[in-house]
Amino acid sequence: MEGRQKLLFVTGNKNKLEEMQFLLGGHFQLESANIDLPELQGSSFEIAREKCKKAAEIAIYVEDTGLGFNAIKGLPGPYTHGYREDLSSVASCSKWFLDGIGLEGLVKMLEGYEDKSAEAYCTIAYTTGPGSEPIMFFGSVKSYPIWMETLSFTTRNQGSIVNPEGPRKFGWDPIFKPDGQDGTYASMDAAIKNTISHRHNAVVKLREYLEKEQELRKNLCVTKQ
Ligand SMILES: O=P(O)(O)OP(=O)(O)OP(=O)(O)OC[C@H]1O[C@@H](n2cnc3c(O)ncnc32)[C@H](O)[C@@H]1O
Ligand SMILES: [Mg+2]
Repeated sequence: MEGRQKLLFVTGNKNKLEEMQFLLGGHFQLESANIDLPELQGSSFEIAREKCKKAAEIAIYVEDTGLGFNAIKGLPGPYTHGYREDLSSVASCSKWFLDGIGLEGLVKMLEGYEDKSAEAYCTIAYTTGPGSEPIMFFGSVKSYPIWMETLSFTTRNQGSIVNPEGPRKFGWDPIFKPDGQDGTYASMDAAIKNTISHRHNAVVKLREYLEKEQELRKNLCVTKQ
C-alpha cells in the first residue's frame, strides 16, 4: 500500500516484531531496527519512555512488556525495584529473569500461594523525533488508579499462571492463561492471541493516535493551500 506512514520499531525480539507486523502492518509501513539500547531499571513506563528518548531519530516507537504476579505484588519485576502503589507496581519480567529461572521456575514462584492471578502488560512509547517527549500507550489487564487512566488508556483483563502448555516459542506465553480463554497464550492460534493480548490492547491506542495525527496533518495541508 502506497503512502503509508513509516514507523520504526526498535526491538531485538523477533516474536514481538512478528506480532506488531500483524497488529500494525496493514496500516503503517513498519520497519524494525535491532539496536540494543540500554534499559533503565524502573517501571515498564519508565523503561519504555527513556528507551524511546534514546532511540528518537525518525518517527519511532519502542515497547516494553511484562508479566506481574498479583500474589507477590507485581513481581517478578526489575530486581532492584520493590512494589509501589503507582506505576512501578507494573514491573516487568525481564529477559534475563525469564532466561535465568525458566518457565518452571516462574510457576514455582507461586507455589504456596492460592492466588495464581497475574497481569500481562505492554507499554509502548512513541516519538516523532529527537527532543520530543515520548507519548505513552499502555495495554494491560486490570484497573489502575484513575490518574493513570489519563496516561495509559488502561483496559481490563486478567489471567492466571498455569503449568507450561503449548509451544515454547515466545517468552512466558506457555504459562499465561488469560481469563475467559481455554488455554495459555502459547496454546492458542496466533491470530487469537493478537486480538485479545496486552500488546493488542496497547497497539489499538497507538493506532488510534497515529490515525488522528495523520488526519490532522492532512487537514493542515488543506488549510495551507
Ligand atoms: O528489544 P526489546 O523490544 O526490549 O525485546 P525484549 O525481548 O527485551 O522484550 P521485553 O523487554 O519487552 O520483554 C521481556 C521478556 O518478556 C518476554 N515477552 C515479551 N512479550 C511477550 C509476550 O507477548 N508473550 C510472552 N513473553 C513475552 C520477552 O521474550 C522477554 O523475555
Ligand atoms: Mg527488553
